[in-house]
Formats: sequence, C-alpha cells, structure tokens
Amino acid sequence: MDAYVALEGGHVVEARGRAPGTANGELVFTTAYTGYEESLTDPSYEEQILTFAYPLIGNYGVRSERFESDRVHPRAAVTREMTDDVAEWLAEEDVPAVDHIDTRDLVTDIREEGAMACGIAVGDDVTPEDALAELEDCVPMSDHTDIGAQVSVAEPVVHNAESDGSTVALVDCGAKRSIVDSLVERGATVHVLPYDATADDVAEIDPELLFISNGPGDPENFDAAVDLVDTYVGEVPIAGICLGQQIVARALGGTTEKMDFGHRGVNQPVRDYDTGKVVMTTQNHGYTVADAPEALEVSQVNVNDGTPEGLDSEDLDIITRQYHPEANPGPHDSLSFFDDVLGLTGSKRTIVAD
Ligand SMILES: NC(=O)CC[C@H](N)C(=O)O
Repeated sequence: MDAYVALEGGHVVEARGRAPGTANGELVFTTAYTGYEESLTDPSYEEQILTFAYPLIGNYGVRSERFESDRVHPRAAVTREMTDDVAEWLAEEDVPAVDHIDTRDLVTDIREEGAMACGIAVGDDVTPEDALAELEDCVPMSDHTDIGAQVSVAEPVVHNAESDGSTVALVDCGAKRSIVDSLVERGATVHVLPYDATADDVAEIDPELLFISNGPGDPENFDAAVDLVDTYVGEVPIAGICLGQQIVARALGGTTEKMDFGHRGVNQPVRDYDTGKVVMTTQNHGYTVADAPEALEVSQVNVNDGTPEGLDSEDLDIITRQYHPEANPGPHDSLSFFDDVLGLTGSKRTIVAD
C-alpha cells in the first residue's frame, strides 16, 4: 500500500501504508510509551491525526478492555513502526494508518511550528496529490463548532443505579470511560448526560456533584455546558477534567487560548501550591486557561510552562484539573482527585429548577 502524509505548507512525506483510507485533521502527538489503545479510543482526539513519538506501537496487542470509548477517535494514526495487531484493528475501524515515518522528527517539527493541518492518503493507487487534496480540506479546530455532538451520548445513560453512594451528573463532552469507572468504583451513581443537557435535565437528576468531562476541540464551542455551570455554581459542587476545567473557567468569567503544541504525554510535571509537591500527570490538550476567573484559586501549575493545572474554590465547592487524574494511559499519582471531588458531595445546598 502506498502512503503519503501532507503537512501544512505543502511538504509531503512518503510512508508505508498500514490501513487504507484518506483523512485530514490537526496533527498532534503523544510522547507516551504505553497506552496506545487508550489514546486511540480517547474522544479528545476527535478531528485530530495522532503521531506517536515512541517508536514501536502495538507491542502488547490490542484488547478492548483497555479501550476508553467504543471507537477510534483520531482521524488517522502515524507511527515509526506499527504491529499487525494495531494495523488490522485500525483497518477494521476504517481509520487510515501509516508507519516507517521518522515520528521523532515529525514531533520536533510540531514542537517548532505548532500543531498543524495534515492530510493523509493510504491505498494501492494513492498519490501525493490525494494527500494534498485532504490537506486542502482541513479546517482549523475552532471551526468544528458542534464537535460535542460527534462524541457525546445522545441520550442519558445511568451507571451503578442501585448504589446508595453519591449522585453525580457527568456532562459527556467526550468522556473517557475511566472517568465513569473511577466514580463508580467509589460507589457513585453516575448519570451521563449529553453535552448539550439543559439545567432542567440536571435538576431532574438532583445531583450532589456536577462533573464536566474531558473532550475534543475548542472550549469556546461548548456553550451549553458553560451555561450549566453558570446556572449551578454555588448551588451544587462542581468538578471538571481537562476540557471540563476550561469550561468551568469560561463559565466563571475566565478565558481560554490555544497553545502552540499543547501538553502531550504521560510525564507532565504539576506542582501543587498547597503541599509543594510535584506529581507526574497524563496530558492531552491544545488549549489552556489564559486568565483564571477571580472566584477560583490557581491551586496547581505546570512546572514546565506555568500554565494553570488546577482551579479550586472552597467557597463554591469547585475542583478542576487540566490533566487527567483518571490516567489510562499514565501514572496513577492523582487518583485521589476522585476522592476529593466526591468528598464535596456533602455540601450540596439547594437544587435550582427552572
Ligand atoms: N483532553 C481534553 O479534554 C482536551 C481538551 C481540549 N479539547 C484541548 O485540546 O485543550
């Protein structure tokens, strides 16, 4: 199979085809050396093309127990060397894949030039022009204005309904399965709601915690979730992970901005101001909170670049994190986040119904 990868600016790189098809998307990377099944099924990669910096992808097979959702989300996968297991899985999923590319070089380019548009063509008769035609069709991430609809549940789903633990309303903007699992393991009943759930939908559940999930794209394209946080702030404790932190920040008057190439790996150091400790975290985001809202304290920062990694308010019962405490892939240093947010659930005040 022939394969061509066209990069922003028009440079085309030849590769080996591993799964056929054509695709375009924002080219991003992960430096993680494990967790390819988790990353490839993480809904946060919707509309992106994922390059793996680690040179061998697939060396421990493909097992659905490790999937973070029910499908592959990146539009295409780019690797140095991919095993047949992974190539066959991606072919079944209709996701084009290539290998025999110097991905460390590619990652260096992304770090120097920023996340970039990319077009890929893989198949028996494809040409460099096919990859360039895909590149031409690639739109900026912020133009995917209803990306939430591509990754969210269409109807509410309840997990662990019989439990007498805390009741959580999880707004699914592209939630990873491990977030639901981490809450259920701690006894919570989790009501997964569509990304555009209304205040009334939440009121019907009468939750003790409103949780905004991770997800793909630009946080400015998630106004429904911003409205929900705005409605319930101060009434119900609120938690957020990654996109969730960005949405909570926007709802309270903060701003977000696009980073050059984001935080993309499983060894991102985060300092907690309170304890002074640094933990290693999993990260996969291209936007960041630029101005934190006054009502929230920046409780944790990224050691590399000082961007906010945690926003908290004791008065409002809010805890959000820019990284992924649920890990998968990555270190388990921050799993106690789930104990902390469920610890807020005693502090529900009243439920607002419109
Ligand atoms: N993992 C995530 O939730 C990513 C959040 C957001 N889409 C970003 O890229 O910044």
